[in-house]
Amino acid sequence: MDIFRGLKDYYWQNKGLLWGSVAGLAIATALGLVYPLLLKTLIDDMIIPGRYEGVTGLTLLAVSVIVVKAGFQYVHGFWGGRVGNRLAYRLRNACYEKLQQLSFSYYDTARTGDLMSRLTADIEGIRQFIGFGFAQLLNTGLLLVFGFAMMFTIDWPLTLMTLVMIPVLGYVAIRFEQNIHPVFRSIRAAVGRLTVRVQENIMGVRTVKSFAREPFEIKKFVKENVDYRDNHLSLASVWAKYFPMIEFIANVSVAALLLVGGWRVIEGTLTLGDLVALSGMLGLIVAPLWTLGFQINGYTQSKASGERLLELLNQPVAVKSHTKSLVLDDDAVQGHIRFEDASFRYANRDDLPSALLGFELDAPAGSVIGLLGGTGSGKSTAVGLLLRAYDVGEGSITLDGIDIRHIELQSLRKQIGIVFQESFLFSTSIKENISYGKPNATMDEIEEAARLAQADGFIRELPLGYDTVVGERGMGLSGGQKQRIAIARALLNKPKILIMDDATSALDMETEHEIQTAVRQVMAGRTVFMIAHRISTLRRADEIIVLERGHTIQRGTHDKLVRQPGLYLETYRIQYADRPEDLDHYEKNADGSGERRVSG
Ligand SMILES: Nc1ncnc2c1ncn2[C@@H]1O[C@H](COP(=O)(O)OP(=O)(O)OP(=O)(O)O)[C@@H](O)[C@H]1O
Repeated sequence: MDIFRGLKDYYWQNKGLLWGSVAGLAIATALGLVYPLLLKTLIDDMIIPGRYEGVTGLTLLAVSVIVVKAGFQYVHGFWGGRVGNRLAYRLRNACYEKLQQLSFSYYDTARTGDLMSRLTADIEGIRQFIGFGFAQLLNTGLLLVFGFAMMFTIDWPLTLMTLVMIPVLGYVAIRFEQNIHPVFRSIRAAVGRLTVRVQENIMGVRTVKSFAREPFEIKKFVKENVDYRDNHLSLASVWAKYFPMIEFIANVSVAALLLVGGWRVIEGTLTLGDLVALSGMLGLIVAPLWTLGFQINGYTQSKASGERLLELLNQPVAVKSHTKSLVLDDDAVQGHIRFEDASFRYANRDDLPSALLGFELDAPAGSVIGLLGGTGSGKSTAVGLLLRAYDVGEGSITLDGIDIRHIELQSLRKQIGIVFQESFLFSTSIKENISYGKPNATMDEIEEAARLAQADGFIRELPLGYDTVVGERGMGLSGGQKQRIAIARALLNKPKILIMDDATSALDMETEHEIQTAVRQVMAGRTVFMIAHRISTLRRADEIIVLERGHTIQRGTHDKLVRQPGLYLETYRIQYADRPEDLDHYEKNADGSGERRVSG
């Protein structure tokens, strides 16, 4: 019940409709119990004494009962449907909002397919139960009370005899619930895993095909599918065991009633009408008891689903704004960044040493900071900390002297433009992709940003230009084209701080050089963090920091670093030592003849 209490906020505001729907069903069921009484009157008061004049009135009464009953059934269906759908709507919104709030760390381990199944199948389970299943379960309880009360008024000894079976039925139903709940829990988890497989396979289809790993992927899928099938087989076994048992017990009481009741009619201590009414009522009570299995089924399914939804909804948010966080005045922000002895270790990687250790940096507004280092050396971690993707473990980071943990998260991130290593584009038009961070941007602003990112040219060559839909639903773009759109997206806002995390790696040097010139122009007086593996990208930075396994091993300008032994000089030698003139080549002459990696 804790689970439904946990979800109360999502359905309790419609409690009127909920109880209305329950009452509608209860009244409809109670009216159903009138039929056996009408039958009793027909037999005992009309057929046996031969007084047929009341039959028409009785028939009219039966028809009226049918009409009123249908009306109440409609109330139950209509209101129940409303409660269920409103609940599902609210839950979907709440889950989606929660997904927006959750920090980067949550997504480090979350699986897309699993989350998708929570937002679809699990919500559907809850919708069905709260909308209908709950009323039906309650109705079964009410039917037992009403039905047996009415039976008591007809003949209490016979009623008592049939009642003996009820505790047995209750016991079996509880055992059934206990057995079926874990099965449903593992079915829900198996659905999640199956969805993850399919989703990952579709996302990674190019990798799968290029490595010819289709058979392996099929094997992986089949494994999950076997698991899913086996779970369903266990479910079928539980059903197979309990359903006949429930039906048997329920029918034992009907048989006992017919035996003892029939004997008493022959004896003359019970009227035929009473026996017909009693067996009719017992039939009405037994029918929903038979479906008790289905109802418990719905209850346990939705309990398992509710557990998974609450797990998501109650997930703590690692990085969030505090109540007294400062909202920055956009115009007043300078962009002076300081890292003071900043260290960080990924929570999900206890096995690894800190990803960043004692990181120190003073980047005055207007400076360009370069970060160089081998893969996994901590470059992306450093800029991720600035974005508050994660909060520093030790030390601090300040923006214009204010600890960024005291700044409202949205307000901080608004100051930062970032181009990630992998450029993600939404499946919408190029125009909307570029203006993602500034939805009210004018077409002129969008085109200007695209020009600065060297993207305007190729966009215009596309059949629909800026209206071309890209991403999953649209055109495929090359890695370099995607990067340029991502750069345009970051530049459009003219952020106070720009982070380019290996953002030009897929571009040829000529295009990269042009983008760099544009970035310098747009970002004059603003702060730029440039992560790159190419010396040519970093050499004009005011300070270059060389990282190795989270430690800063060198720092200084290009001119200083090429004069001292170390990783920077080694990288420089590998890339340019035999042709140092190439470094200046693109500065002077952008028509390109040195190193060219034409992939954009
Ligand atoms: N989300 C994450 N969860 C756990 N560990 C992570 C995560 N991101 C990075 N790491 C680990 O932290 C360390 C630093 O990674 P980081 O991404 O900062 O390196 P990098 O210098 O940017 O590398 P690259 O040049 O390959 O992008 C690595 O050991 C990496 O495995």
